[in-house]
This record gives sequence, C-alpha cells and structure tokens, in this order.
Amino acid sequence: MEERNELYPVFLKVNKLNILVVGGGAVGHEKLHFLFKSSPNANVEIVAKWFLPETEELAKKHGAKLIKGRYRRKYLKKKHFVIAATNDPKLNKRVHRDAKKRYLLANIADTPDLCDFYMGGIVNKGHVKIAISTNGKSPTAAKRLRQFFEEVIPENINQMVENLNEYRSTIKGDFDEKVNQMNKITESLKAKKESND
Ligand SMILES: C[C@@]1(CC(=O)O)C2=NC(=C\c3[nH]c(c(CCC(=O)O)c3CC(=O)O)Cc3[nH]c(c(CC(=O)O)c3CCC(=O)O)/C=C3\N/C(=C\2)[C@@H](CCC(=O)O)[C@]3(C)CC(=O)O)/[C@H]1CCC(=O)O
Ligand SMILES: NC(=O)c1ccc[n+]([C@@H]2O[C@H](COP(=O)([O-])OP(=O)(O)OC[C@H]3O[C@@H](n4cnc5c(N)ncnc54)[C@H](O)[C@@H]3O)[C@@H](O)[C@H]2O)c1
Repeated sequence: MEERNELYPVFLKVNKLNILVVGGGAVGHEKLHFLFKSSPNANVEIVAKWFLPETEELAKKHGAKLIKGRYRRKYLKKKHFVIAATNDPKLNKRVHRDAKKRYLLANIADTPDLCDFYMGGIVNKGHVKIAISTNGKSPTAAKRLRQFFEEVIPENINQMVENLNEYRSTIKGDFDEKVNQMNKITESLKAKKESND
C-alpha cells in the first residue's frame, strides 16, 4: 500500500518562540539561512564549538545569540524547539533524547526518523507563504518545487490579498454574509472545473 503523508503543516510565529540551534557548520548555516530568509525576527540561540564566519555574520544581522562551546542540556531551558546540525551523530541523538524528555519538538538535520517536524521549502510573496514538503523523501524535489512556484506565482498576488482584506472590511452584514460576498467576488479565480472545495 502507498505510504501516507501524515504531516500537518502549521505556520509558526517564530518571532514569539525560542529556538535553539546546535551546530554552526555548513548544515547549521543552511538551516539558519532559510529560517531567517523567511522569518528575519526569529528568536534564535546557537551553540557550537566553532562557527563559520558567514554564520557569525548572519547571527549578528538577525540578533541571534551565539554561544561558543559544547552543547549542554541546560541550553534547552525555555526553548520551544531545537534544531540539531552537528557533525557528531551521537550528539545529535543526545539532543533529540534531551528534547523528548522535555516534550520539546526536535529537528535533527539529515535524520528524518528523529524529526518531529521538517523544515520545508518556502515560497514567499508578501503575505502569501507556501510551505513545501516531500514527507522527508526528497529535499531536492522540495527545492525545485519552491523554485517553480517562485517563478509562476505572480508578484502582485500580495496586492490581491491586500485588496480583498480591505474590501472585506467594507462589507456590511453578519459573518455568513461576508463569506458569501467574499466567495462571490473571487469566483473567477477558481479553475473552471466542478469542485466542492
Ligand atoms: C527543504 C529544505 C529546507 C531546509 O533545509 O531548511 C530541506 N532540505 C533542503 C535542501 C537539501 N538538503 C539536502 C540536499 C542534498 C540532496 C540529497 O543529498 O539528496 C538538499 C538539496 C540541495 O541543497 O540542493 C541534504 C539532505 N537533507 C535531508 C537529508 C536526509 C534524507 O533525505 O534522508 C539529506 C541527505 C543527506 C545525505 O544523504 O548525506 C533531510 C531533510 N531536509 C529537509 C529540508 C527535510 C525534508 C523536507 C521535505 O519534507 O521535503 C529533512 C527531512 C529534515 C530537515 O532538515 O528538516 C532545503 C531546501 C530549501 C530550498 O532550497 O528551498
Ligand atoms: N555539509 C553538507 O553539505 C552535508 C550534506 C549532507 C549531510 N551532512 C551531514 O550533516 C551533519 C553536519 O554537517 P556539517 O557539514 O554542518 O558539519 P560541519 O563540520 O561543517 O559542522 C559541524 C558543527 O557541529 C559543531 N559541533 C560538533 N560537536 C559539537 C558539540 N559537542 N557541541 C556543540 N557543537 C558541536 C561544530 O562546532 C560545527 O559548528 C553531518 O552529520 C554531515 O555528515 C552534511
């Protein structure tokens, strides 16, 4: 039987959450790069024995705290989730174990079995954000899909969202009336086939 995709996407307000990243090498940097690209005000603390110069720069730019040293359990205190990306698989597993004891969510780079969530490919056009995951099966496909959607989704999609938001505030009537009106004026955006969505 075909394996089901059980992932449930959510959009986290990472500027209000505390994140720990363990590891400041190539993979740690990539995780941080995509995190800050999407969420420049994410609250992040990074612990690593050493950091790439570009990671130090990125951390400075986004006000992330760097801790130079070995990972310690205490760094999980007051964190909502943790991303481990060191070159020591045993340490990555330990971070996962420590996180589980505290009911924290963990993402262990390159180890889908130890991930409570995946970092996806992200398409961002103003207020519109699309997250892409292949259920951990092909990060390369996630990247290519991200590039495809970046290309085909028009830049002015944000204008449409802003306009609809403004229009909604002008509609009189109760909630049902607003829903009806909003559906009516956006009817033409739907593909022309019959659908119950
Ligand atoms: C989307 C993206 C976001 C991000 O990193 O933030 C992301 N990986 C990206 C790129 C990328 N990563 C790797 C390659 C080389 C390709 C290759 O080697 O096959 C490329 C492509 C490239 O760089 O061209 C290496 C790699 N990554 C993982 C494994 C292990 C495995 O697959 O088993 C291996 C193999 C290691 C090895 O074999 O040594 C695992 C994960 N990578 C994920 C996310 C999660 C699943 C997402 C999903 O559900 O689709 C998951 C499970 C865990 C996680 O990290 O959350 C980002 C694209 C961002 C963008 O461009 O938009
Ligand atoms: N670089 C890649 O493109 C790539 C691709 C696929 C998989 N991987 C895998 O991903 C993992 C990370 O790779 P990388 O290239 O980022 O490694 P890296 O050597 O560039 O960085 C490792 C980081 O882990 C930190 N670290 C190690 N021990 C630590 C400890 N006890 N406490 C705190 N920090 C510690 C180091 O200080 C460093 O910042 C490895 O398991 C690697 O096999 C890497």
